[in-house]
Parts: sequence; structure tokens; C-alpha cells
Amino acid sequence: MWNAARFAASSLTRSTRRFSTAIPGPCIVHKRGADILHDPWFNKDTGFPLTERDRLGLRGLLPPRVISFEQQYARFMESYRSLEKNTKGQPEGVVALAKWRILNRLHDRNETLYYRVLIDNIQDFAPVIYTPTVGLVCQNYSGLFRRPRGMYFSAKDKGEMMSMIYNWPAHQVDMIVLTDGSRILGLGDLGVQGIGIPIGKLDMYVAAAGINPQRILPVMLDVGTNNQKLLEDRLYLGLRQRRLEGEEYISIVDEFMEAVHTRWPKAIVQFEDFQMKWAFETLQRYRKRFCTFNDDIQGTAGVALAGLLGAVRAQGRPLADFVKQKIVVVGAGSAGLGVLNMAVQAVARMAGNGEAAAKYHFFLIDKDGLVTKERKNLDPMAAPFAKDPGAIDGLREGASLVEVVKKVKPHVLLGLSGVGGVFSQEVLQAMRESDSAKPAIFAMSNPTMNAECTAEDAFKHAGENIVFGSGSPFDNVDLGNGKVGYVNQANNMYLFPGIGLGALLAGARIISDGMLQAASECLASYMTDEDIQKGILYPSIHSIRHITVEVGAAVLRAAVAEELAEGHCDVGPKELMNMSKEETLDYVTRNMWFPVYSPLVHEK
Ligand SMILES: NC(=O)C1=CN([C@@H]2O[C@H](COP(=O)(O)OP(=O)(O)OC[C@H]3O[C@@H](n4cnc5c(N)ncnc54)[C@H](O)[C@@H]3O)[C@@H](O)[C@H]2O)C=CC1
Ligand SMILES: CC(=O)C(=O)O
Ligand SMILES: [Mg+2]
Repeated sequence: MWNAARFAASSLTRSTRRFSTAIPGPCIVHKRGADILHDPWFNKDTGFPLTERDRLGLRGLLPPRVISFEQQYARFMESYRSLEKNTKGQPEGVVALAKWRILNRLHDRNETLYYRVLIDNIQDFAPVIYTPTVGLVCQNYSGLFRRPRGMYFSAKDKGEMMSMIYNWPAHQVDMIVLTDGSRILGLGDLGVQGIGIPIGKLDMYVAAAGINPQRILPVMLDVGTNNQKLLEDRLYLGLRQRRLEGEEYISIVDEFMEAVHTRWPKAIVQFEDFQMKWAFETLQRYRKRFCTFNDDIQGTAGVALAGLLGAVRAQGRPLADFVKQKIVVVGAGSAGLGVLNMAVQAVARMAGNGEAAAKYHFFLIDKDGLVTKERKNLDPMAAPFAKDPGAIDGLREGASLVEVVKKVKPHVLLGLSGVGGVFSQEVLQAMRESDSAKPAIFAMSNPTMNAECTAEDAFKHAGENIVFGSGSPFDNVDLGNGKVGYVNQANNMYLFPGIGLGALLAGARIISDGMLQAASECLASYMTDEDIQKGILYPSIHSIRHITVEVGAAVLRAAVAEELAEGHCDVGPKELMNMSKEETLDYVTRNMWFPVYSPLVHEK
């Protein structure tokens, strides 16, 4: 459980770290002069002290006055706030992109300042650099493109990747987020434009997990696109060909994985926003060979399971009652099936019975309605959750969502369909008849317009006693008379940074189910009963760095327990094994990067 006193004393608290006067260790640079000013990793803009300007050949390349980090920070925030003021009343998309642009310009220029404002203002800025705005950015990527970020490996690079990987300027890479752009949030196939997602996810890695931004790498595998509009767009920046399939496709991913792990054997690869068939296929193919995980399948599952357990607690029932919860999952894709698989494992663990029995209370719905054994071309991944038709309340193959909700009266309705508004008024009203005194509704699809329902509609139609979560942020709902309908952001951002951080600091060989379970359990036990009673299932995004330390430590300890930890830098597996829980938390905290200007030392 989160220990506020310990964290207050740690070196990461805002009060101690914010504009601390302690002198940070030096940073070696291999360039001088204007090259440094044009490198966002090292650039300090007007913040270079005069002695450093002399040492690095910067004298005369900057206006004479030295501006402190605090002043630069305040000036940026002032510009941001005046942009907010000046764009009031303009269309939402215009404002969102204007905010993204101002942050992106800073990102391109000065990463230290960028990550500091991001960390300190995460609640305001996460919706800009992550969901929902990142979706809009991907949709408009060709027009917004100014400077490259990350690496692009295309179908035309076959046979070249092993040498291409050495074009990346950093000597060490710890964390890679990889996409092929085939299912970007709920927006479908966006081809090369999907690069915005790895960039946004890695920004969260830096902000939440303190991964050093010089050691992250966003990657786009461009194997073509089946998005006709993009293929016809003359400004489209990706390959203008249809997606590779079958052997041709997998050979590209294989080559990339070999290349990456040849140069950086310990790099962790997070697969993100792959269409379902390749999401599952690549996970099975690589998870025993490399340190890798699929965020949409596994990260989402862990966050959802923590939310489902929270929903049981919110009803004032013991956790063991999870096995009796009736859960309707809408969306039988990588995310929905990932959630069901993890929930079944949890039920089987709790009830001590086989997985088959555990599935009894779970209902799966896809675009063709209730999935039963009568389904033609039943997807093998969905097959374990297919119901016997008619066995439950006479529900037939393909029964509609509203029919299922009316008949089943579920405790939980969880959407991962990518379809905005699919939790219609009728569906939400049917949730009033739920067998739970505090039914839970999770509209987890992203971005906002793809959410299965809005927070306001959920409280309005399903009743004020519900517990609500959404993938993209919504404001809390004013229920009148001083009552608040709390909105939880049920998003994998609460886990993927800690999974990556824990695996990295353990030097884990692979990312096991046990490590993922530890992450989910850590999140599930983070909230106090008092918060849970109010319907608050996840920590505020303000505390994302705190929860990530806890999750990272839990993942690390699970890796150690399973003998998967090979150590990190000069900390060997034996030392990791001998660390107490507190020492592990301290080790994780100490290894998180925090943005401060370090003295730059030039070395040829
Ligand atoms: N909140 C979070 O942390 C996460 C949210 N997501 C969101 O989940 C959504 C789905 O992602 P994936 O599973 O990867 O996509 P997917 O494309 O693999 O699966 C979508 C599923 O929804 C079903 N579906 C489509 N229309 C439907 C309808 N009208 N009614 C019921 N089901 C319908 C499809 O048949 C398919 O089974 C996306 O919007 C994504 O943004 C995904 C991962 C994490
Ligand atoms: C959050 C996320 O990973 C998704 O919507 O795909
Ligand atoms: Mg995703």
C-alpha cells in the first residue's frame, strides 16, 4: 500500500525536487557549439550559464542574459495559459491541436524543460500528449509533420534493418514502443500516421516511470495501409501500398526484433495498437524469447482487473465475491479478450476451480451480438468465452447488447469495442436493473468520441449509484446537492510504465504472467476503502509517478521470485533477491530519471 510518509522523504517529492539547489551530476556531450543548441537532449536555450557557454563554444550564439530554469518554466506556463485564454470558444479540435503544437515545439527544442512541465502538470497535459488529442494528431499527422521523432522501418527496408538500427544516435536504448499503425485507438488503420501513439506512450514512460528520454525509442513498422483514404492522399507520408500479410508481414517483424536485440539485448519492446490477429500472434511468437509485452492485451487487462476488483469492494463485498460477478464485455478484440483471459485466471485462482467454471459468469459481445458456440467462423481466441446458446435465460446467438443486459442484469458492463455511444440510453437504463447495488460501467474505448458512453449519460441513465470508468478523461459529474459522480480513467497508462520500469530494473529475461498479475494486484490494492466507497477505483493521475514506483517494485519482485531477474547495470540478481520490499521501492525510486539541467562536459 502507498506510504505517503516514505515518499515525502524520498528524493522524488515535488517539494524537494522542484527547482532543487542540489548540484546534479555532469552529463557528457560529444558535440559543441550550435550542434548542442539544436539537440533537444542537451539544449538549455537561454539557460546555459556563462561558464558553460565558454566551455562549449556557445558564447555569442545566445542572447547575453542567462535565464534560470524556474524563469523558463514560468514563461512557458504563461504562454500556455494565455493560449488557453485566447482560444476559448474555438472548436475543441482546434484548441486541442494548438495545445499539442506548443508542447510539441518545446519537446523538439528542449526536452529537460518539456518533461519537467509534463511531470508537474500531468493532469492538464496528459490529455494533450496522450489520449484523446494524440488520436487527432495521428489523424492529421501528414499535415502536422515538421521533424522526425523515433525510427521508421518499412517493408522496403527488408534486409537492411540490422544496419539501420545503428542509425539511431543513442548508445543505449531501454524502452521501445512499436506499432504498425493498424488499429490506432478506436480510429482504425492509420498507417504510418500511427507513430504518434508510440511517441505519446513513451512520453508517459518518461513522465510516470522516469525512463531516461535519451534511452527511449518510438518505432513505426510501416508495412503499408489498407486505409483507402490515406492511400489516395498525396500528402500521406507512408508506403502507398496495401498491408503486407502472412509470411511477408511476420518476416518484417522478425527482422526488426532481431535487429533491435542485436544492438540492445536488454531493450524492452512494448507492442502497441496492432490489429488483433497480429497482436496475439506476435505476443505468442516473442514473449518467451524477448523481454516484450502487448499493452493492449496485457496492460489493459491488468488495469481492467484492478477496476473489476475495485467494483466488488465498492459494493461493500469481500474480494472473494469477484467469482460471483456477472460481467458483460462488449468488444471481442485484443483488449476485450485480454481482459477476459486475465479475469478468468483471477476467478480460477480465487475459487480454486478450473477455468471452464470460471467463465460461467462472463458474457462476450462483438459487432454481431452475443458470442455463442453457434457462431459461424468463431474466432479461436473468443471460442473459450462462447456461451451455449439458450443456456442462459434463453439468450440466443447474436443477441443484442440491450437484450443481454436486460436478461443477465450484470454487475459490470465493460466496453472495449471502439464504438462511440454503443452504450445507448436503453442499455444504460437497463443497467438500473443490475443485480448489483453499485453497478460498474466501464466505457474504455479511446479516444473520447469512441467511448461507449459519456460519463454524464452513464450517471443520468444508469443512476447515481454507479461506479464509472472511461479510457479517455471525462470531468466528474455534478449530481446536484453537493454529490459528485466520480470518473475513473480506466486506462492502461496506470500499468504499462510500471511494467516496463520493473522489468528494466530487474533485467528481466521475459515478462511473465506472474509479473503482470503482480502489477494488477498492486494497482487493485492501492486505493483506500474510503476512496473506493466513493467510487474512486484508481489513483488520480497526479499520483501516476507514485503508483508507477509501486507497480515497478511489484513487477521487479515478481521477476525475482520467478528467477527471471538477471540484474541491471551494477546491481546483480543476488542483490535484487536480498532487497527488502522497502529497499526495492527505494532502488526503483533512485533509478528514475528526473528533469534537471545537468552541467554539460564536452568529450571528443
Ligand atoms: N482504456 C484502455 O486502456 C484501452 C482501450 N482500448 C480501446 O479498446 C478499443 C478496442 O481495441 P481492440 O480490442 O484492440 O480492437 P479490436 O479491433 O481488436 O476489437 C474491437 C472489437 O469490438 C467489436 N465491435 C465492433 N463494433 C461493435 C459493436 N457495435 N458492438 C459490440 N462490439 C463491437 C468487434 O467485433 C471487435 O471484437 C479501442 O477503442 C481502443 O482504444 C484498447 C486498449 C486499452
Ligand atoms: C489506451 C490504449 O492503449 C488504446 O486505446 O489503444
Ligand atoms: Mg493501445
